Amino acid sequence: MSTPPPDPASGEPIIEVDSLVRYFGRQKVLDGISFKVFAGDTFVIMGGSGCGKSTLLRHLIGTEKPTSGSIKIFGQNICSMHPDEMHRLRGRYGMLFQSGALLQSLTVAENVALPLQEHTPLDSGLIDTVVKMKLEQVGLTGHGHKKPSEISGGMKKRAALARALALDPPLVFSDEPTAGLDPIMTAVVDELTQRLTQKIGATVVVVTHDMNSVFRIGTRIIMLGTGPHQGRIIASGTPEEIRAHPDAAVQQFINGDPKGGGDDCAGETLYRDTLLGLNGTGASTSSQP
Ligand SMILES: Nc1ncnc2c1ncn2[C@@H]1O[C@H](COP(=O)(O)OP(=O)(O)OP(=O)(O)O)[C@@H](O)[C@H]1O
Repeated sequence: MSTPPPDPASGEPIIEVDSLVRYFGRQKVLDGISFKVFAGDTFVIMGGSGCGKSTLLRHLIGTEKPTSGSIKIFGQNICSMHPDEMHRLRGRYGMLFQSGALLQSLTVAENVALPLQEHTPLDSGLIDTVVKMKLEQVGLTGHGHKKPSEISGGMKKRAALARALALDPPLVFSDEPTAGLDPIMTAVVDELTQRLTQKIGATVVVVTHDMNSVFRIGTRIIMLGTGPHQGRIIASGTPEEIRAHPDAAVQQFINGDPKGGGDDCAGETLYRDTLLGLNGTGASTSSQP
């Protein structure tokens, strides 16, 4: 069900990474990484534990600086950017991170309202309206008044998604968006992310080691190596190219999941469609497995 990747010839890259190297002390964690992400891509960064995925993502969002190499986002080199300029640029990112996604002291609705308060001149009435709309899109109507501690893991991920997409950002970064979720909720969050980012025409960069997610959502994929290939791209291409990749390490990684493929059974499909509001019952169902 993967979407055809955008045609790279159709425009300038949204992200351009060139010869990126990062040392932590004497450890070379990223070793000459180069790639381009084009508008409309869902660009997946995958690889084994410790290969440098999260480190690479932190460089892309500008919270860490490389030892050498360059990163251009929307044509601007973020490695030499002034912090104020970087802050402005971040207003154009949606960020969906596995840890600390929601502020525990705020309600779900207040969390979703945060980027709107920070980056728009909207008054509180309009913000409330946008927040309601965003919560409805992720199937959380009626849950806005709850604290994050009062909702399930899957609902938290959906609330974080609503917050990441509150400003309809053209670029979304996502670190392990489905970590800790069961396969059904993983499919729900993947599909919601796909549906909502496609609706606003966003380009997505996602770090994941969930193989079902990789092939469900990815339009282009890179895999980082470990051991002697630490922090280097050992495979890159479309989902089809990655599936057929001749490197044994790539095949071992993509086939290593003992749970196997991601086909839905009828019950799972029904449950997922209810959450997605695709079965005509609206998107407000919130029951969790
Ligand atoms: N701030 C840091 N200081 C020192 N070493 C670091 C730092 N951040 C990451 N590392 C090291 O860099 C390597 C890559 O870490 P990173 O978290 O990027 O890997 P990952 O691929 O995201 O792993 P996982 O899938 O387990 O989350 C690891 O050896 C880690 O210990």
